[in-house]
Amino acid sequence: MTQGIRIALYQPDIAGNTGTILRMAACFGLAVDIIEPAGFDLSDRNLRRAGMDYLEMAALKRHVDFATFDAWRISEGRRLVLFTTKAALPYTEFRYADGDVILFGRESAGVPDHVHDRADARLLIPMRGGGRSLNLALSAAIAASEAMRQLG
Ligand SMILES: C[S@@+](CC[C@H](N)C(=O)[O-])C[C@H]1O[C@@H](n2cnc3c(N)ncnc32)[C@H](O)[C@@H]1O
Repeated sequence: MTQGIRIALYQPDIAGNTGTILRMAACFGLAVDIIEPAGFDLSDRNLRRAGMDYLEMAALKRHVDFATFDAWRISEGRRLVLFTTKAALPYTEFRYADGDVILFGRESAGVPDHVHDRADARLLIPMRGGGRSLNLALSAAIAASEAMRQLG
């Protein structure tokens, strides 16, 4: 039986990004983990605008904090794959596996060091044009596409 890959968001603070990711995840059949506290609540107007009726289709699990999320993830036997601008390994050179949880940092600050240290892998989306980082929802779409391409 397959577990499926999941998208996890660490303390997201822009509702529209989370709505966009929930819509994508619903369309692709992926589950989403939100690690609280988020900077908005699920009734947020911008979340609803970006997620539309796809929010009702989304397989969403909320975790009260990172420690709770991490304990749950380990109990499920899932690897933690962090996307971060601080990584060296390009995301296309990593072998994704069924059950992987693909984690993204918050828009304002990424993830703290203790979360970075918990990851089984840390991956970079190379940006040859420069710039500090990509938008969170775009990063999640790029990552999900590659993981799904590999896993079929
Ligand atoms: C807007 S970025 C966060 C920027 C934040 N100032 C930082 O230093 O991490 C939000 C999240 O998108 C993902 N991300 C954005 N650009 C990325 C890249 N080039 N490679 C890997 N992950 C990226 C990371 O998960 C990041 O934490």
